[in-house]
Amino acid sequence: MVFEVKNIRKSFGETEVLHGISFQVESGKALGLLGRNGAGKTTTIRILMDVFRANSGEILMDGKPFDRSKYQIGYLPEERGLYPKKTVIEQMIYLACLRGISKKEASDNSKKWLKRLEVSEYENKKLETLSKGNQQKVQLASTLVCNPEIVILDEPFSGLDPVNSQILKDVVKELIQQGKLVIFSSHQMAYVEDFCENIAVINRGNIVLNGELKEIKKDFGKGRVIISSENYSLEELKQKCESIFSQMVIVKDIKKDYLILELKENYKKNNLLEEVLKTDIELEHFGNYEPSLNDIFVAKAGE
Ligand SMILES: Nc1ncnc2c1ncn2[C@@H]1O[C@H](COP(=O)(O)OP(=O)(O)OP(=O)(O)O)[C@@H](O)[C@H]1O
Repeated sequence: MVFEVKNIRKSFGETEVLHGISFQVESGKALGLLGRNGAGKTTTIRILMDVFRANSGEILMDGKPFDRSKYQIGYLPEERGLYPKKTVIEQMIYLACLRGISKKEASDNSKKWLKRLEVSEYENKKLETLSKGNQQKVQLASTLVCNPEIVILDEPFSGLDPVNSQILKDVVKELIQQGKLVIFSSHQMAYVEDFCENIAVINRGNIVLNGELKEIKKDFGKGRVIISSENYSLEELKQKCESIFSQMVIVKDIKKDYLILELKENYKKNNLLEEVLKTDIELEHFGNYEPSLNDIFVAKAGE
């Protein structure tokens, strides 16, 4: 399945908040939908879920208008919405039945997911008596109880401790391996790097970056090298680079363990290395700069 969002625009009153959002997601792959607070992620997801309509644009599945009634969609909204006074199992079965699953299957699936997420012991407890993290796991189990082909997760890791985050990480990886189409919105870049082959970054209602994460990283790191030395601090090394190699490079950033240098036009990594080796700098690190998603995000969305 190929799911396509094409040129979506959305206004609230006079104010347009989405100015033509486009991206694509395939089965068996996850798309990381990223953006700063207020960028437009939740609004985009709500349009996909038909919570409200876009003013213009198209949503397509395999090239045809997307008919939500034909697909099981598991949506974990940012604002959680379960029934505090009902028991865990009662509401899971109820929600699954609402989505067209038989009572028997709903019960079996609920038990399966509660077990997988290690919250079986709370099956017959009222939701309000569970801790925040365990409520979050029940919400996730409820999202998956209908065997969805499309899974949309908005900040699924919020409130989870590291052990529970690992359980959830494994579950999301399994969903992707099983060929589900996953849209994953999060501010936690490490998770996005872990799961998502593709990303779409929204900034103030516009897509500012979209494509394969591997390619985006390669492109962003192009022409940049990292360097650190055994015998100079990073600050001293920065000054050296700016005085000795200023024709070849610009110092772009000082990280915790190394400097990031940008090579000027016509210079290659090896040219720089030759010059460095002529000095008294004893190299510790020297190599291609591999940017983290965090670095890319800050550069693209952090103006
Ligand atoms: N129902 C609404 N009425 C008016 N404005 C809205 C409504 N919903 C969202 N907005 C506005 O649309 C813009 C995008 O909001 P949205 O919730 O989609 O951002 P987000 O990227 O999900 O942010 P966050 O990461 O903080 O959850 C914001 O300026 C917000 O104030």
